[in-house]
Amino acid sequence: MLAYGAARPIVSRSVPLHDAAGLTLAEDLRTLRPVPAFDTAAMDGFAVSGPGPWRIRGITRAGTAWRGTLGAGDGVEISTGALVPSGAVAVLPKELASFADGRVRGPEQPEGRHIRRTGEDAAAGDRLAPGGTRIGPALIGLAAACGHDTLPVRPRPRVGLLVSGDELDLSGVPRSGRVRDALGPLIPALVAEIGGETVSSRHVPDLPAGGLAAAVHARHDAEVVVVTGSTSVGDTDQLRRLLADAGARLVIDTVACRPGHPMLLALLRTGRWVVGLPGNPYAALVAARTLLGPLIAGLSGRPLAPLPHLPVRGRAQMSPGLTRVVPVSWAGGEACIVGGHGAAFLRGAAVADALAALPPGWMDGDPAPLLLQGG
Ligand SMILES: Nc1nc2c(c(=O)[nH]1)N[C@H]1C(S)=C(S)[C@@H](COP(=O)(O)OP(=O)(O)OC[C@H]3O[C@@H](n4cnc5c(N)ncnc54)[C@H](O)[C@@H]3O)O[C@H]1N2
Ligand code: MOO
Repeated sequence: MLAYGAARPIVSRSVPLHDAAGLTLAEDLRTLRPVPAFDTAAMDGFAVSGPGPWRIRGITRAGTAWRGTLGAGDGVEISTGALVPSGAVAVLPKELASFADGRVRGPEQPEGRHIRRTGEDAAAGDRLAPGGTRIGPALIGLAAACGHDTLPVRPRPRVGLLVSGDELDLSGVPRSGRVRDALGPLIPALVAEIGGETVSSRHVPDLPAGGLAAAVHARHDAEVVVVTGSTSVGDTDQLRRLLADAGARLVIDTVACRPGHPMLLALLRTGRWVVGLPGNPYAALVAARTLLGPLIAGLSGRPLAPLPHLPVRGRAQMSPGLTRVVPVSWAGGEACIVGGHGAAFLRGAAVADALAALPPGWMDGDPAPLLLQGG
């Protein structure tokens, strides 16, 4: 919540519909015309006026208009989506009609049957979606149907990633005593999932000292710099020190949860955000979902998604006063804790549907809020 509330939405711009998927609507979407824009046939058949049988006066297809007016006993053959001619009171579906002697017969249809009336879904100017909505396929289709070619959007917040640690091997099986970098690949995938975009990624060794400070202060075409590792109190953990030296404002300085407690959020004097994620991979994932996620939502101008609460079953090691975050999978109306969630181990999270934030004092079967993965 703190990270969300601290962020100001980034400046909006207009993009073509085909570039808008996944972005956030910056203003309310309103329809430029009534929906539907004209009285429309909802069935293939005959638009008819008065009681039958009906004399067929012509044919009207979707996209073309039959310009005449129907009087009682008149009809036109009509296709789904075509403009219903004036004077027509209903559409008789083809399956119910029989045709002989230039006349159509069929059961009488109540007035308005199978006609979608002008503006029955929305009047011109109606708000169809509020600013802050995440733009999905349906919203893009709706915008097009209402006559829009572009949408006002907040672009994806940009992230510059700095992966710190001398011990990291960046590919393959790590050599003896070394650790394979898991976060260089993990964080961009997660950033994309939560609505951001990783525009650069760099490995920064701990030595020479000062390298991380230089990397944090380097020019980034990004609103957010994410640093992994270096958040703790070891000799090589430089992040807190360099932020203090830079006069950065610490908005979040550790969180009362396990794992992930050393996470931090700071605002540099330049206005750029720095997010510190612990080096342990599962701890980093927890911190990214709970802190980076809300920050990206705030920068995007999106409301925070409400968290579903479900009873959670299983065993977790609780510590007094601390929230424990565990991976869970669905089991009917409950969530079940998935094993393999030590701070450095991603096995549980890799197959889980959500992360559950077990509040202090949680016991097997108590409800907890869930952070969905993959959404
Ligand atoms: N004296 C204390 N020591 C530690 C504390 C503490 O409170 N007092 N907290 C522990 C906790 S909890 C965590 S989490 C870690 C956080 O450490 P850092 O953020 O400073 O990260 P590092 O020390 O660089 O690394 C920790 C651990 O993670 C491995 N790591 C780092 N980066 C990656 C990566 N990209 N991919 C895979 N693994 C990575 C690293 O090798 C270490 O094993 O501090 C504890 N210590
Ligand atoms: O809390 Mo640390 O973040 O356990 O791994």
